[in-house]
Amino acid sequence: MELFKEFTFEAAHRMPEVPEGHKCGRLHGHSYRVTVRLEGAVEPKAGWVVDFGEVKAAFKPLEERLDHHYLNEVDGLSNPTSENLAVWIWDRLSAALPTLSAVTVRETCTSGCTYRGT
Ligand SMILES: Nc1nc2c(c(=O)[nH]1)N=C([C@H](O)[C@H](O)COP(=O)(O)OP(=O)(O)OP(=O)(O)O)CN2
Ligand SMILES: [Zn+2]
Repeated sequence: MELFKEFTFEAAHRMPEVPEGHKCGRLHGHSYRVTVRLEGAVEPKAGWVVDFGEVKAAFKPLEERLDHHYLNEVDGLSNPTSENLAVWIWDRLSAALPTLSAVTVRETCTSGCTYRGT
């Protein structure tokens, strides 16, 4: 069984590595959407894989570091692409959520990426 929990946060960023004149080199912001997926067997007594509340609690400290922050200044996010942000989130969630199977980051309605640990 796979379950998911969605989170949103607002943040600013700029892309430091894009060519001169690229629109993403300028400071701008997104309403980010993050989907955290976990895979595992349904525990018969509880009737669930993991309590959604446990997923929420594990994400909370990350949300505090990301929401309404300038991502380029967050430790480990000097180049805050969706890809780097998905890996950053995975690296900080996987210890607390050992059945983590995917982290999806959406920057806009039409753009995002999914990281599955490789
Ligand atoms: N592979 C990646 N490409 C881009 C990233 C990224 O993180 N990974 N990021 C950006 C910018 O942050 C940009 O704000 C979002 O990109 P884009 O989809 O081009 O944004 P638009 O609002 O212009 O999208 P449309 O829906 O096409 O109008 C750029 N590239
Ligand atoms: Zn952007």
